[in-house]
Amino acid sequence: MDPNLTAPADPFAVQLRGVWLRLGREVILRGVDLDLPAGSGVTLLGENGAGKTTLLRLMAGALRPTRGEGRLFGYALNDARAVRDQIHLMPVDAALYPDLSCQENLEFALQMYGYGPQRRQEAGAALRRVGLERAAQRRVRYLSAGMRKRLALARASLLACPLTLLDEPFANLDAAGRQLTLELLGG
Ligand SMILES: Nc1ncnc2c1ncn2[C@@H]1O[C@H](COP(=O)(O)OP(=O)(O)OP(=O)(O)O)[C@@H](O)[C@H]1O
Repeated sequence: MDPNLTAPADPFAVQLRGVWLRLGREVILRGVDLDLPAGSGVTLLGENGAGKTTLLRLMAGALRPTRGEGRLFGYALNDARAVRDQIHLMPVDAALYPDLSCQENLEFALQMYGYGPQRRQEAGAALRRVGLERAAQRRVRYLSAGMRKRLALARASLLACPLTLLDEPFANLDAAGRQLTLELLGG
């Protein structure tokens, strides 16, 4: 382990050192160094195909660096349990279950993060916050793209993980939805 990386429980949400990533024949990330202080909000900008989604997936533990190393709140990035406990990644397609209702999607997410039935009652309030109370029992497959994004935001705010990664958080949202995103996730 690189001694320049600080010890567990340090104030950095993410630290990357010399991270390279190859996917197939293509090298997508070339020597990325990154320090993201805990509690900060950071926007990643870059042209199409630059590697933003890939970098988010790497930080969420879904991809392993080909070379280099990273830490998440001081834990090694390849510590699957730490990553699971600390991170929520909202991917660009929202990753919802189409045959579950809005309410069921939120309850299931809470269950997956180990919350008991008491916490699950908060799903209704979260749906109200994003304007989906009337669609609570509707299956996700019948929602519009913007409604899906709102549901994914409700899930992210409900889980309130130490690190929330949002891929294209404003896509498909109207002006009120974009404002809501900033309010819910502290942008
Ligand atoms: N599973 C994969 N296998 C091979 N190459 C991939 C894979 N996923 C992404 N890539 C390639 O990695 C590069 C970066 O893709 P990525 O989705 O990270 O870009 P991005 O910055 O998020 O782009 P956009 O702004 O268009 O969403 C692209 O050249 C893409 O073709």
